Amino acid sequence: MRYVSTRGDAPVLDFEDVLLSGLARDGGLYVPETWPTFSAADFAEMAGRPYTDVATRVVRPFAPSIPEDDIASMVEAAYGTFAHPAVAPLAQLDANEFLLELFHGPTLAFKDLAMQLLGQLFSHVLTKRGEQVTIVAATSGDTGGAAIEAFAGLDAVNVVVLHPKGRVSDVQRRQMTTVKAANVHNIALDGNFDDCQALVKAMFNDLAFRDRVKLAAVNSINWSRILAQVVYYVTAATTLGAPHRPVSFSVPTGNFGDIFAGYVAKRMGLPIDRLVIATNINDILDRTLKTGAYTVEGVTPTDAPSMDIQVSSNFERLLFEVYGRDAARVRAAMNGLKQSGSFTVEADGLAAMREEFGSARVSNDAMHATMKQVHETLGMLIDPHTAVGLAAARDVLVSTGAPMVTLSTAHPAKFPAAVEAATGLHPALPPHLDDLFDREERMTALPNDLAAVQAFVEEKTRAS
Ligand SMILES: Cc1ncc(COP(=O)(O)O)c(C=O)c1O
Ligand SMILES: N[C@@H](CCOP(=O)(O)O)C(=O)O
Repeated sequence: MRYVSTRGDAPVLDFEDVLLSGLARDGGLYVPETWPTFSAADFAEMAGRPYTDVATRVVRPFAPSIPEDDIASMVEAAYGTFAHPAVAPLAQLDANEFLLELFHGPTLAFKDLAMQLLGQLFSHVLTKRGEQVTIVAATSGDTGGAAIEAFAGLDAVNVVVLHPKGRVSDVQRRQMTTVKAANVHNIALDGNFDDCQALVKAMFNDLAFRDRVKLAAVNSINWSRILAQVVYYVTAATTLGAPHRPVSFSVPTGNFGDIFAGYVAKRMGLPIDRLVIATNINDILDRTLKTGAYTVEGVTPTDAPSMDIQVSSNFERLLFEVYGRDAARVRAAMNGLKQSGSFTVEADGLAAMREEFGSARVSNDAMHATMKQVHETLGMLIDPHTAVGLAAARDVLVSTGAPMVTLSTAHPAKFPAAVEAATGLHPALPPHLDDLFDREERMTALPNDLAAVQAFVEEKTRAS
């Protein structure tokens, strides 16, 4: 299995190099040269199997250089610490309405499902090669905590996380800034998530810097993040009757990584009916699907802060697919984005997207009303991001009769203020985070300035 860049002008790599390289050297994103597929019989075999077995089967064709036994051990180590034995259990809300609970990992968000495995994969490959890397990650709240949890204390890795100052919840910030490991460094950036992500990409595009600090990524620009997220689409769909009946998913969306993993699962043969892009009022993806115009507007802070994103990285991977893998068309779109903050998805691409995806924009009021309704009718607390997904699922009525699974991407206790405002209840943190608010914080405030951030990263890299 080899990997190619969406912009067509970077070296073709194998899995292990893709794992360590993050953004392609031409600024594009890596995708597999072809999509491996599973047959209906394969999916039938996976139904009801432990999460770890399914993960091993899904990862294997994408990483042929890693022996199956090693993948299996890494998968066991990655998911062994999850608080629920099913790892990603389903909760039924109504006859055809389900939540896929992706918050049973150590940092209480879906990012743990991928990041715990990435921690294992990085360790495996870096140990084999005797190499070290510097991970620089941008976060709107959850990726950073999950990355720090997965990589803290690893000798071969330095981790620098940029979060937008004042724009993540107190729980999210403390999950990052109270970790004492010497290889963990937090930057509170004077800007929004898009600024943090733009700085990370600029560091990758500065090839001399990138090589000097041995830059690596664990945001969803890294292909292996997407790969690990494919697994729960398979476990959920096969639990609900796939391959014998199709299933739909509604996905609270920001950087388009999670929902792109659903698209990959479908390309691998999983019978997915509709994929619903659920956005909050930072609705660039909903607008794009409706109008074809991908136009970046300002980011507005909401009570679902992890989705306060406008420049949605993985949309580039989808463009590559719907344009028939024509890298020149992707390059033209991305140049438009860089020069004018906008591009238009051409008619054939838009039609192909609409074949697979529905979308909805969920207001702050609708998000709160959904948290309240779920609590009142089912006695359940859901987090604001999950509420966006659920409201969108209900908005994009799918008449095919396929079960609709909303991805429940975070634990309500990560966003206590919003949950309490909607339901009157203060969600408690689980015991391992009981003393989170007593721990000492450590972070460095920096301006939105590439040179300042690069200097910080170099200093931390030299010191390690
Ligand atoms: C809780 C939560 N829900 C949804 C999302 C959106 O996921 P994606 O960026 O993969 O679209 C994020 C962040 O990415 C998140 O942290
Ligand atoms: N919502 C994310 C933003 C980064 O997304 P990623 O999937 O590209 O890592 C976060 O919580 O940090």
